[in-house]
Amino acid sequence: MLVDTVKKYNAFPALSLPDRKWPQKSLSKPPRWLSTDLRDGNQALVQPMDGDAKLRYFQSLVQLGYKEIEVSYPSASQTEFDFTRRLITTKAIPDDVWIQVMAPCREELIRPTIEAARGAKKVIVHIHLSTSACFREVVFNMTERETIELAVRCTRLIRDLTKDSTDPELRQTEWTLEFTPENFQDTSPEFAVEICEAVKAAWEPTEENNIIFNVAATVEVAMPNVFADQIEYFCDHISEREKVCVSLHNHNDRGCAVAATEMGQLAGADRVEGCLFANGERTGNVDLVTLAMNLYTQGVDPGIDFGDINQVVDMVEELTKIAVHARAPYAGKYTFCTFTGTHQDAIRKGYKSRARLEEKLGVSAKWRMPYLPMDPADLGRKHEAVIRLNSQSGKGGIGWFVNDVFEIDMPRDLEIAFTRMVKRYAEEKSVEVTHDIIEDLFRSHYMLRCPEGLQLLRCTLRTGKVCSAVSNGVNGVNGEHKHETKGKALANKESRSGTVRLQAVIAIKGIRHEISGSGEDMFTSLVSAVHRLGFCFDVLDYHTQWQHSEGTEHEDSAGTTRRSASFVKLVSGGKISTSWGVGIHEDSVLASLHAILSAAEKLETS
Ligand SMILES: CC(=O)SCCNC(=O)CCNC(=O)[C@H](O)C(C)(C)COP(=O)(O)OP(=O)(O)OC[C@H]1O[C@@H](n2cnc3c(N)ncnc32)[C@H](O)[C@@H]1OP(=O)(O)O
Ligand SMILES: CC(C)C(=O)C(=O)O
Repeated sequence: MLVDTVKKYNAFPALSLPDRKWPQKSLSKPPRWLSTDLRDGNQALVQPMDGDAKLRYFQSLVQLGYKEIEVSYPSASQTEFDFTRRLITTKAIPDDVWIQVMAPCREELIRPTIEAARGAKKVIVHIHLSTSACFREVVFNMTERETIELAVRCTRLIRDLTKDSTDPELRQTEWTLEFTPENFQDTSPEFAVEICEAVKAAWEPTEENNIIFNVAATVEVAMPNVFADQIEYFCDHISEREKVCVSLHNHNDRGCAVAATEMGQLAGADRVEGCLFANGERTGNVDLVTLAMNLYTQGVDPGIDFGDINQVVDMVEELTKIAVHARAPYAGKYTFCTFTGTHQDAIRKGYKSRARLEEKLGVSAKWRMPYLPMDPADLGRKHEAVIRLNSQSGKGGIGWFVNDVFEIDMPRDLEIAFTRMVKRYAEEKSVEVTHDIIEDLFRSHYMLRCPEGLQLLRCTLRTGKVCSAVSNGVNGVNGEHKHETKGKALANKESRSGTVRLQAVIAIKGIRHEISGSGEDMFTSLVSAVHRLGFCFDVLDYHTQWQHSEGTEHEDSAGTTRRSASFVKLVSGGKISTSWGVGIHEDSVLASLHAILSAAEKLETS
């Protein structure tokens, strides 16, 4: 690279516009959109699309809500011409959709372009001509005067062939003209206005049917604020503004196409041309998805529906053979996804706080979420795509996965211990940690190796004076058993009312054990019973939770499943090692028993 870059490159001469108004404005409505995927996007592909592919793409664009679609450059190839005819003859164009066909300012190419559009209901004929000094001098060797004359000649020709035609079929079409002074950004603003005035006078637009001036950044050569000044200048100086639609067509050479297009709209432009996911020449056209979603997330309906963004990505990738970047705004595979611990923690807290707020309000709340500028669900993105785990993750994300798999919220201490283990695993194996891995690690470290091997055949719980034995009538526990199943609530109540005595018959791997114990609640009575089985430990921590999930097999009268989750932290008799145990069961006694035995088993083998 050069050190003295000024020897090769000049700074772009900015326009002096001291009274500019656009910085004070904001966007409160969508522009008129034109998709040029089937023209600018298509002409930039290694293998341009065939007729069938273009038809599928066209139908998707219509479905998304586009009302103006540049369908072809009919003079470019037979495929382009035939595709345009096919759309018209098969009546594939909805009545409210304008098709746009494009040609250079060459008479022999304009004629077939209009022939291709014959019979369509609404057609925009788009001609382009280079107006920038560089292009005029290097490519065309034409003066400004000669350039204006050519543009006017072509406009008159199009007028003769379309709205002034004597051919009754051609007269039935509603025709509009679009003229692109190319590259507008690099054209003197005075000359851009002058040539557009000449074209407008030749076409004679009306307030009902505007002429479109497509003031393109064919090649992006300056900052977005410079572009906005140019657009404001053009909008202020073009006459009969009410008969003119100012259209933007930004390429992304400096990576600023979205910003330039948004600022261009602030500066007065009415219409935007671009492609889905920024396909197009060189660095691409402006990305229509980003522009639409940028409006959406400011509370402005873009009029285009990206509610199933994955399907749009699949369609575009298949037909263009270009992958949408994994970090593309709104649409990338990783766009809403975080691997990072602190981000995951914030997002998890965000979702919890949102759920609490919505429960309180009884209606959907405004979106306010750390790290997620919009709700991925609005794009049809599932929450699973939000959090992914690797060695950079933390307890927020790992707790989220455990909740996905087991529908439990781990106590903080357990979450910290499990997170350490998962991170070590991810680092040692150099892998992404999937839901399956989380399930395996969690089960093998905290749950009974063979939970089906433990059965509660009978169980009676008695409190001091009152017998509180009640059957919960839940399937899945063999044998007759009578016991209260209100978890912590019962435990608290019982601890106030005196000693709880537990008598039960359990089977471990088919071998019957009669156990009994007493304590201040169900849990402590169970602990004392397990001690009598020969296990030696102390309880350091104990938590219990009820899960409710709808529509599964073990339903209560309200149609929801109730399962109890018990978390127990034990320390070995010699106070050497500790271990967590977790039990999840429809029966709260069994859940606690699973947790205690699982932790005790781990202590014995550690
Ligand atoms: C910025 C943009 O993307 S504009 C859209 C451009 N799209 C395309 O070019 C895709 C389709 N194009 C094609 O298929 C071909 O280029 C065609 C059919 C248009 C023309 O093909 P050819 O006649 O072989 O010409 P070629 O492709 O070399 O184009 C260059 C010629 O067109 C002229 N030309 C280029 N742009 C224009 C224009 N806007 N108006 C008039 N003439 C033009 C050039 O000056 C050159 O003329 P010359 O041969 O007298 O020197
Ligand atoms: C609108 C046309 C001329 C175009 O593709 C461009 O300027 O990039």
